[in-house]
Amino acid sequence: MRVREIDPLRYAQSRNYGDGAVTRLSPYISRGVISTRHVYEYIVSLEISEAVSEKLIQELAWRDYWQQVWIAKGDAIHTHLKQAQKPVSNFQIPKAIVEASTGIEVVDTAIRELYRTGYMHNHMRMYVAAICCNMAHSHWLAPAKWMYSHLLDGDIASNQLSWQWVAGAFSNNKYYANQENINRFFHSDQKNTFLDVPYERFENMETPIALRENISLKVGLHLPNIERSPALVDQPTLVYNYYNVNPDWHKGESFQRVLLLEPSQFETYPVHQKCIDFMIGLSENIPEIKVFVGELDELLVQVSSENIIYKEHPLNAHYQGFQEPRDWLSTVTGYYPSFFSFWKKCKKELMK
Ligand SMILES: Cc1cc2nc3c(=O)[nH]c(=O)nc-3n(C[C@H](O)[C@H](O)[C@H](O)COP(=O)(O)OP(=O)(O)OC[C@H]3O[C@@H](n4cnc5c(N)ncnc54)[C@H](O)[C@@H]3O)c2cc1C
Repeated sequence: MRVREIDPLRYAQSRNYGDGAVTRLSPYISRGVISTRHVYEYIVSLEISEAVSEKLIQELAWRDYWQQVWIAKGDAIHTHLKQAQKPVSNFQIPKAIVEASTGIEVVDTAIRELYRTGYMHNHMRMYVAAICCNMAHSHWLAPAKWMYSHLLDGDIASNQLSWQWVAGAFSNNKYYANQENINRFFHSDQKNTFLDVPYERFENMETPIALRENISLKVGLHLPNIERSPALVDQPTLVYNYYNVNPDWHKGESFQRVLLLEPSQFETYPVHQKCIDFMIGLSENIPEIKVFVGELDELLVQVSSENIIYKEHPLNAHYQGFQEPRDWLSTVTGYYPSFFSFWKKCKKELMK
């Protein structure tokens, strides 16, 4: 399993590089297969020095941080949390981003790779977000939805809050990267692009010609039509969903197991077929799981709420039944206005 392949030392030295030793665990964490706590416990079991393990543990804390912000702020995360993004010229997405034709070679390659594999490196996500929001002046929400729809690790909190962070809507400054930075971290040597400028030029720069055309997001989603409405029994039932396909949840215990895919959720947060296929593939590790495509109300026609058991998650706020907690990295909860105030508290508990 991937967890045993992680190398905290190489991670700390190279995570910002396109070919760095990143873990690629996020698709499994986002789909609830493993928790940040599980990864943390593995790192602790390596008995390496804290100086070596801290970077990776800190990154795991970022995920918990965004989740805690989501829990605390609820739907407010879909608007700016600190200040409005400025300037905004459109609520679409640059055509050149969607078509992978920005002219920044490694960015275009990474977008094509995102379409093919459903993964994009963190630093590249920041470059793409900076191009959309801070150069093309697209409001962050539409391009965030575009990226989410392609990521196997799509996670509303990590996604939308990171986009806000880059756009200066959940941070004090916008994030910019120039060609020199991209060349350094992605081993390219491009020159004379619209990003080949000193940093002081960015603030008042006109939108480059390559980014002036914008388009609306289109996602053609097909939920599985197998077992759309399987016959269910009114008995204790574990309800799985897009954010929880954990094969170890009550493993070996006798429960009816249902993967609930609510069309309304995917209309609000559309994803591409490869993301559905990935999640369905993961769910196949859960013996006798039944896929139920429908709303919770339709499930409740067959299984009474007293028999429903589910895991806590902001997208499950409308669920009825018995809610079980998620595994967290630490016991630190609640809203912290900055990651580092949150991390300071986590660190006391995690790095003793
Ligand atoms: C614009 C933008 C959009 C993003 N959208 C998503 C998203 O939809 N889903 C998602 O899971 N992550 C998102 N991230 C965060 C981050 O890019 C990914 O978690 C990371 O790239 C996943 O790859 P990895 O597992 O190889 O990460 P590693 O670098 O190996 O990190 C290990 C784990 O730490 C956590 N982590 C690392 N960096 C971050 C971060 N910046 N924020 C939150 N958690 C982090 C993840 O759980 C990750 O699996 C986004 C970041 C940006 C800048």
